[in-house]
Amino acid sequence: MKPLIVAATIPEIAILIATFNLHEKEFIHSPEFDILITGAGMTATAFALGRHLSPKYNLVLNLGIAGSFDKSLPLGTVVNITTDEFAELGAEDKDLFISIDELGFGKSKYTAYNNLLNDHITQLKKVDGITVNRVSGSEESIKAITNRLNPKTESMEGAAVLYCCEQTSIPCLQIRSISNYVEPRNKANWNIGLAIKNLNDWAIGFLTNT
Ligand SMILES: O=C(O)c1cccc(C(=O)CC[C@H]2O[C@@H](n3cnc4c(=O)[nH]cnc43)[C@H](O)[C@@H]2O)c1
Repeated sequence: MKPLIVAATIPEIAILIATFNLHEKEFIHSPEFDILITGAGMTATAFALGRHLSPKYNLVLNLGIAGSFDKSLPLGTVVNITTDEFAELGAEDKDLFISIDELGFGKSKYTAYNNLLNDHITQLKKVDGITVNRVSGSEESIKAITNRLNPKTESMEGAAVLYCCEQTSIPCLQIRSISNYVEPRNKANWNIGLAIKNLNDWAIGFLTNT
């Protein structure tokens, strides 16, 4: 039994891959853990996990960067996203949004179930996230999603990972580092380098228990 580390893109975990002297590719075997690079977005993530998830894994560790709705969270903060929601799954009724739950044919919100209590995890702030196909980037859409779901973070994969883990009853942990605030798009304000550095430092500490 070993963990499966899941990330959308190689750059997000390149420091970790180099630290363990592994070679960058889509699926990496190592004695202590395996690594799956899914590609960005829910569809790519669900497809890749559908191919690779199996009972040989005792934990899925989803690593990545994320946007934060909360501007009091400094860029580079590493957070534990314990619940995640498919924010766009449902129907529009003029100005109203009807969730898949309210429509009666699905579930939009998932929890990252695990029984891990080690210091690396407990030191992290626990937050509720949403998962989207389109990065929120207008005052109007940000206000609407904040009023409806009041999320702390936004990514493009999280809820898909939690969904796959619930379907297969495999414990799950979603750890992301804040690269940007969710605001009208301005990539100059993002700090992807800091977020990736802090994310990888956390992950290396967790995997080596140092
Ligand atoms: O431009 C780069 O150097 C670079 C390096 C590594 C990764 C990226 C990405 O753009 C990763 C995309 C990934 O990031 C997540 N993300 C980050 N911020 C947000 C957001 O505000 N809303 C939604 N998703 C966000 C997302 O999970 C993407 O898969 C670039």
